[in-house]
Amino acid sequence: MKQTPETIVLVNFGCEDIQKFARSIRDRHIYTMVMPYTVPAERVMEEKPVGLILCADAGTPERPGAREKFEALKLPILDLTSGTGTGDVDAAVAFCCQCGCHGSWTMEKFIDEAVADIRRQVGSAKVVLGLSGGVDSSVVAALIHKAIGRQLTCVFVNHGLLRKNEPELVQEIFARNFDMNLCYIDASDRFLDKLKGVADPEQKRKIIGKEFIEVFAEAAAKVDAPFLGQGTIYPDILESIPLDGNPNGVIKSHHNVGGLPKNMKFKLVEPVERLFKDEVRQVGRLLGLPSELIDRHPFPGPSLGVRHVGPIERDTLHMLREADAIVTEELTRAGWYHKTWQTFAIFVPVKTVGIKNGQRSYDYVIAIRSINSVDAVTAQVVRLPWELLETMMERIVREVDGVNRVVYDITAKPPGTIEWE
Ligand SMILES: Nc1ncnc2c1ncn2[C@@H]1O[C@H](COP(=O)(O)OP(=O)(O)OP(=O)(O)O)[C@@H](O)[C@H]1O
Repeated sequence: MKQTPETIVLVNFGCEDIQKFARSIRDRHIYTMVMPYTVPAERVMEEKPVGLILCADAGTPERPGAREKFEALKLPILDLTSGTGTGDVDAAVAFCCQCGCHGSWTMEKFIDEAVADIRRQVGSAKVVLGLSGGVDSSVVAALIHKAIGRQLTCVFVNHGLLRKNEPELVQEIFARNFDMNLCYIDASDRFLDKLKGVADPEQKRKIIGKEFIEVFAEAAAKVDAPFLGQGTIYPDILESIPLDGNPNGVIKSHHNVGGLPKNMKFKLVEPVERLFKDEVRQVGRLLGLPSELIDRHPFPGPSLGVRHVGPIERDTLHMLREADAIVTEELTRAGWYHKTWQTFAIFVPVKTVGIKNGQRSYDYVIAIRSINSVDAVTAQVVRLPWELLETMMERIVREVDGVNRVVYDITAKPPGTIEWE
């Protein structure tokens, strides 16, 4: 059983910012969970809460009969259903203190408890984990490693769509910081051969996903582990529960993060499933993961595959990888990396006429996209300094063979999406 500190359950009667609200209370070291108003009372009590906060935005329609079951629990209740605003955090914290919360929820304590839980769950068995080099799986790797050391094997698959120097970077960071079994599989040829000539974005994603499962399953079979580590985080779970949907789904149902098929018969180890993203980052920092891994921009699973429009060829993929590296390098040099949510290059399979080295050229286009967002649901275009964009453009056309034109994507989300595919 998970050991958690005093828990406050936020019951969602229709509050759009409930995750943010829960997060703000957690910032005061009080552990909160979010459940929809449809949750069965027994499910609430499983978490042994010391108090309930009922949340709703102003103007949310009444849910007749919905609150009685919470009142019947005889727990202290703070009613914010006439409108839960971020300004209510202080009131909520005062209420939590009255309920006996000591403000003892810290990431240090979380780590101690998670380590104990993993040891209890896994015993002397082996665990296999897909390591992508992204924040979530890296932090989970560090956490499981702290708990069970060499019983953990991480499998890092190079699908040929990784960023420049990524395979070296990930392996080097893990070798430097942890005495870990890390199995690196270079399957790039396998992926790129299958992707040859495929232009349809959905088809590309499917091929990458299917191939990933096969490569991962082959590697995992060699380890002979009954447990699979996954980087599921709390928003993954919360977002999979519709407010008026099946209440039994609370906590227990969530998407199969890596898209690994159920028939793989693994038992799951998901030590950060109750943490928000920035808490996951804090845990990573405390476990010694460097900022170059922890504070990275979000990166899609199919990686450069969804930033290369049209059929992926090795030479055009190389152009994208080089251009992407230049964009990141210049962004970092100018001090803008941490001021944007995501900034990246896209390969556009259109040839235009230009002049390169005094000669007529007929080469491809690279687009640059830079956006800010709080939740990836909507996004605003970042007005990067013109000089910075010019530096990126000059380097790309000079250093990347096959590219003679750079454009800046000024489309917000909506109507655009963050990625092009
Ligand atoms: N190249 C890879 N090699 C091994 N495992 C991978 C790879 N890419 C993805 N995975 C696994 O699949 C999971 C889901 O991938 P996805 O790209 O959706 O990342 P995520 O949930 O944002 O997590 P992360 O931050 O770790 O990338 C990852 O957490 C990881 O366990």
